[in-house]
Amino acid sequence: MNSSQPAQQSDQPPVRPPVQPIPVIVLSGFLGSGKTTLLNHLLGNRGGTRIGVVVNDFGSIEIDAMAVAGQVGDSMVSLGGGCLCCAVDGSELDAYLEKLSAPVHRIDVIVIEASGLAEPQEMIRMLVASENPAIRYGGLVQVVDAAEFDATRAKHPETDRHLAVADLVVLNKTDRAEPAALTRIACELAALCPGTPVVAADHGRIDPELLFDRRPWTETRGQLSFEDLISQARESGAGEEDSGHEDHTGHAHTLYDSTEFVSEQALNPRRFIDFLDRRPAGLYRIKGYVHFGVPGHEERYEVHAVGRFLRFVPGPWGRGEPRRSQLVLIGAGTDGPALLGELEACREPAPQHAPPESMWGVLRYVDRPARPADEPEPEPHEFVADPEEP
Ligand SMILES: Nc1nc2c(ncn2[C@@H]2O[C@H](COP(=O)(O)OP(=O)(O)OP(=O)(O)O)[C@@H](O)[C@H]2O)c(=O)[nH]1
Repeated sequence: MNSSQPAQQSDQPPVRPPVQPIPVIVLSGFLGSGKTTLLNHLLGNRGGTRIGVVVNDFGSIEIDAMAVAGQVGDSMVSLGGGCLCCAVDGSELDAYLEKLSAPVHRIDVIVIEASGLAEPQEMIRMLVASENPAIRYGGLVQVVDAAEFDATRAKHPETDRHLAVADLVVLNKTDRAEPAALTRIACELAALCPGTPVVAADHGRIDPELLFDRRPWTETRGQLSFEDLISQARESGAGEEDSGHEDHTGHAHTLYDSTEFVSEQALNPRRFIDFLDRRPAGLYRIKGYVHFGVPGHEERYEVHAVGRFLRFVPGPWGRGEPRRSQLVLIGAGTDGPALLGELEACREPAPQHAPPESMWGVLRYVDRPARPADEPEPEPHEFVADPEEP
């Protein structure tokens, strides 16, 4: 990508939203724990979200079910509705991430299914150190086989190390374990990865919203608007079905509560970080925008949390966009009014007097600034319609 290219000459330059790096989520877990099953579930329930997938082989991905649209090239497959899938070994990962993150594909999120024997720390290190400005590390999801938990830990002590760096743990195969065993495992997980949310599932059926924002099927391009986030949260919170394209049988939507918070006033960065640091383990996902209004930091801060993983992405406000904070909080068993009360307490009536160092806590979680909307595009065809789009 070359951001120093001159802008294309045009009388009426199109208004473009800021381009944000694509989150890359690592899906890890011991052999047979259910990673591919979970990935298939995500692919089948992604709404209009465009998912880039990196797997070790295509064997177990339900490519047929996804209606393959055609080969994109090399070992990449374009799946109907906007998924891309590629099969790689470790050494090729960088190259494939570069391909998947090419603007022409308009991918919203990339999921890497790590091999059952992979060290997720290595992958995280590689992603964090990546010089590809189009991607950012988006968190580690560790899949645990409830039926094999003890045996796996006994044979593979490294499992504990993997759990310690997880942002979200999926306790899978709950259908194969007794309730008492599940309770004991949940306690052991709480000790192994304190504060990390643990989501119970069978056949990997978790709410995809825990990992990424699901676009409505009708939306095929552009950035996800906050209205979309709100409407998606409403859909999942109310357990309503989407447009009929998806089979929601057995989905976990109804298990999750969603809480919306809007503030016309700025939020105090220290109090907000304190709120995030203390967020309950059942609060799996937070997304939205925050206005801090601290001198020198008046940008819009997109906030993105998956489990314990937290990222802020600063970017410009849209023209005429009101300076306000808007958040959607999704969790299980969370106390909505209490969360709202805590967020109310983060309001800051005089942000202009806040010292710049009050932003340090936030800046710890900033990867890199988003490219401003008025900077030249890296590629001329970024928003060209996809001929494969239905
Ligand atoms: N009973 C039960 N079986 C499951 C569940 N999840 C996955 N399985 C089965 O477990 C087996 C392994 O699942 P995969 O999704 O292939 O596991 P994986 O982690 O991708 O496996 P590797 O790629 O070998 O590491 C398959 O036969 C799945 O159908 C579950 O929740 N309950």
